Amino acid sequence: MTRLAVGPGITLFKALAGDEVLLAALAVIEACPPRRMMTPGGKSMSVAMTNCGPLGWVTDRDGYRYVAEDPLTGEPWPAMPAPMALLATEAAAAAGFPGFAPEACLVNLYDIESRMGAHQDRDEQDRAAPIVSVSFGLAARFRIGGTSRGGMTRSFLLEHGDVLVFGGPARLAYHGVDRILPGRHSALGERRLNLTFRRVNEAR
Ligand SMILES: O=C(O)CCC(=O)C(=O)O
Ligand SMILES: [Fe+2]
Repeated sequence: MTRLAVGPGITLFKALAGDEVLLAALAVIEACPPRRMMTPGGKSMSVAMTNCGPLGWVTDRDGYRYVAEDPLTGEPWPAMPAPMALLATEAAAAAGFPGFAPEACLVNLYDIESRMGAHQDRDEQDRAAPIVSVSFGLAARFRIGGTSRGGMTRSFLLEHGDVLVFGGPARLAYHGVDRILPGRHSALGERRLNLTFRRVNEAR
């Protein structure tokens, strides 16, 4: 496993996540299928999303927020599988953020055409906790900049098994996915699966 310091508060662990986590994530998308949510402005997102854990991130005409129940079914989101939570906690600790206890895992399913525009993850109260992002399947060109829009950015590939942690000075860094690299993955086909683990409420 290679650990790369991408920038202040940004650490990339190459090929850290293994099959146990992938299988757990596949069970989550089976139980609660990803769907293309609507932005507050009324556009359909190109990434299909679902969640696991006590809270899940949603967007619709009423805005972005965390909710305990899937709006499609009224049921709680699937529980966060232990191997997923453990990986997130261990990666956060290895990146300098001990005690990370994720409350939400947003599951993003990309196809070849999907992208995610530059944004900040700012719907969480707890800004001391990092964001932990795990990628499987097709590679993505990921871009991350500073805490204001339009500054210098850097881009790199997120490949199968990669775990990216951003927090501290990078907690509110603008980031997004420029594009998915074409290909075919043995388990995911022409898709990319990304898991982002978040602490929503302040832990202490
Ligand atoms: O798919 C990715 O690598 C990034 C996902 C992301 O930024 C998000 O879900 O907020
Ligand atoms: Fe994000």
